[in-house]
Amino acid sequence: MSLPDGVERHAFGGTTSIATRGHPEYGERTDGEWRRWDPHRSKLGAMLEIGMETGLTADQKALYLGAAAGTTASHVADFGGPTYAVEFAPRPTRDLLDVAERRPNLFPLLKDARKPETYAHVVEPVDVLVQDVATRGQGRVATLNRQFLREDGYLLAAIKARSEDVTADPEDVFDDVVSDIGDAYDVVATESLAPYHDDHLGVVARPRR
Ligand SMILES: C[S@@+](CC[C@H](N)C(=O)[O-])C[C@H]1O[C@@H](n2cnc3c(N)ncnc32)[C@H](O)[C@@H]1O
Repeated sequence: MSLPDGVERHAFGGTTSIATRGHPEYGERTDGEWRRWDPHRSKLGAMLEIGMETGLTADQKALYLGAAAGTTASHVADFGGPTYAVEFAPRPTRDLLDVAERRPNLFPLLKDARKPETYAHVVEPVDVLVQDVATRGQGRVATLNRQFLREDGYLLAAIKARSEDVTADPEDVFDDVVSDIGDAYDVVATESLAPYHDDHLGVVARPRR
């Protein structure tokens, strides 16, 4: 597995895990300046932990969709460059503001990821688009936000089957969502995020030229 500079495997007591350096935010284990990037709490962490090639780099600009209280966005900002974090629910955004207070490169946006026109004036072209919105229409959210991604960038999406249809077979849901993503991207890898997250699919895709 190739990890970006600033993300390392680190021992926390009996557990070896990926980790970044920064202020702890969600009760994760720490060792000196290192904080565990808990793959059980973070789908992007799970994608890294299971060895998906993400294209993440230390100098990247990132747009993060579905930031919630900033659990994963905090790690992305720990090792990366400017990180725009979109979240539409006010309650988690309040916590996200505290996380951003400690990270000058993390920019919270209280916005709806289905309405990219409402933040297009703020967000510069990015190298990586991370998506974890857990809402219906996850493929469409990815295609709507393709406009922010540089030609050589990466989409890293965590697809939650139950957010599309609680009764459908997750594999059928994944096929549909990946097909929707394929409208604007070339999908290069998909992996189940089990055992860290049941019924979630990790997707790596490149914008279609
Ligand atoms: C599974 S949680 C994200 C967890 C987060 N990515 C992390 O790892 O820390 C999904 C989040 O997406 C947000 N969300 C869902 N639909 C959204 C939308 N259309 N625009 C912005 N945020 C959305 C939800 O409010 C929720 O906070």
